[in-house]
Amino acid sequence: MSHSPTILDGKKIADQIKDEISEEVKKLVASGGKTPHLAAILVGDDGASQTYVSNKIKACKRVGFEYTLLNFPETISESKLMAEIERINADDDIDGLIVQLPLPQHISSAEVTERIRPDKDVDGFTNLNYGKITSKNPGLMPATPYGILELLKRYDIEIKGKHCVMVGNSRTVGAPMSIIMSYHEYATVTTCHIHTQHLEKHTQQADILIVATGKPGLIKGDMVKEGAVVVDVGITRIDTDQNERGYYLKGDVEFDEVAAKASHITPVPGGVGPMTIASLLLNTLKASKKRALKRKS
Ligand SMILES: NC(=O)C1=CN([C@@H]2O[C@H](COP(=O)(O)OP(=O)(O)OC[C@H]3O[C@@H](n4cnc5c(N)ncnc54)[C@H](OP(=O)(O)O)[C@@H]3O)[C@@H](O)[C@H]2O)C=CC1
Ligand SMILES: Nc1nc(=O)c2c([nH]1)NC[C@@H]1CN(c3ccc(C(=O)N[C@@H](CCC(=O)O)C(=O)O)cc3)C=[N+]21
Repeated sequence: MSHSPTILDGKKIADQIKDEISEEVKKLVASGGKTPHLAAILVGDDGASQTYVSNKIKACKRVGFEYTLLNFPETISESKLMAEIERINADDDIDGLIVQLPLPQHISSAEVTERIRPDKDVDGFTNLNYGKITSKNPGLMPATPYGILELLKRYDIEIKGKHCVMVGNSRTVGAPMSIIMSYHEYATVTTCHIHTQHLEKHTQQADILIVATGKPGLIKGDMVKEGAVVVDVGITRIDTDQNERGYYLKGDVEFDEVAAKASHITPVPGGVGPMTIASLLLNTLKASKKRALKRKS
């Protein structure tokens, strides 16, 4: 039986969150507070990375944050990049720093990420913030998982006691998402990854199915239970000569087939992507307020 699911409109919810942040920034500044300031480092000229970073900068403008974009050539050395991070770490005006991933082969993403001051780590990628996920007083939460959770909450989707199946186990998305869903939200969680056998046996059990693999169209209609809530994190550019841009975007979920069974589903684009950016702004606001308090004390 085919029916229309509720579309989890990440673009719309992200716009609401941005409006809320704008209001707060206005009040903050009117009361003599400091304007939050985000810095972004982009290495190289990968088209998708440029788009994501420019979306982040646009979002900063929209909410009234200050921003600094540093774009370095592909050939920058690791030590030079580290020195730039140290410089931003020490810059008292800057509240948040993101280093867009992936980085070129000759640079260690793990070491670069770890060099960011944890109180400016608005991606939530450092070991300290990662560890604090399972703390009663979390630090800066990883942006994509935090954005997904906020999206589910704003659509009043019940998580407690539900079976959540996470497909993907990356450090930035899948692994922290699994932890948050079980530790904070009391879902019963199954994490699937490249070594999972009979993936469909697991996905078919999901009340909430979250997919972050970067494998376009991996999840087909017959892998999903009737009435499931489906969140598609994947975003891959597929070449085409059918449009001006020369590519279209495809998620990890075969949308039409899965939408015919799901109760709720995120689109690509317009789903998780904008929520990641909204979380980044929320983290930057939080970091900025915390730094302001520290300065006073
Ligand atoms: N919308 C947004 O805001 C964001 C979107 N993304 C997108 O989400 C996707 C995933 O990103 P990310 O987590 O960084 O990617 P990674 O490549 O780091 O991780 C992918 C994960 O999926 C697993 N995997 C790969 N293929 C399969 C398969 N066939 N079956 C089961 N598991 C599989 C991998 O296993 P193994 O570890 O063994 O390789 C790994 O755990 C990408 O398309 C990315 O562009 C990412 C971040 C934010
Ligand atoms: N340090 C770091 N932090 C990240 O948060 C980070 C990263 N590195 N590397 C790559 C992934 C990917 N990611 C996205 C952000 C926005 C959209 C986004 O805005 N998507 C739009 C469409 C974008 C388009 O048109 O291509 C949408 O889904 O509607 C997508 C993906 C953040 N990531």
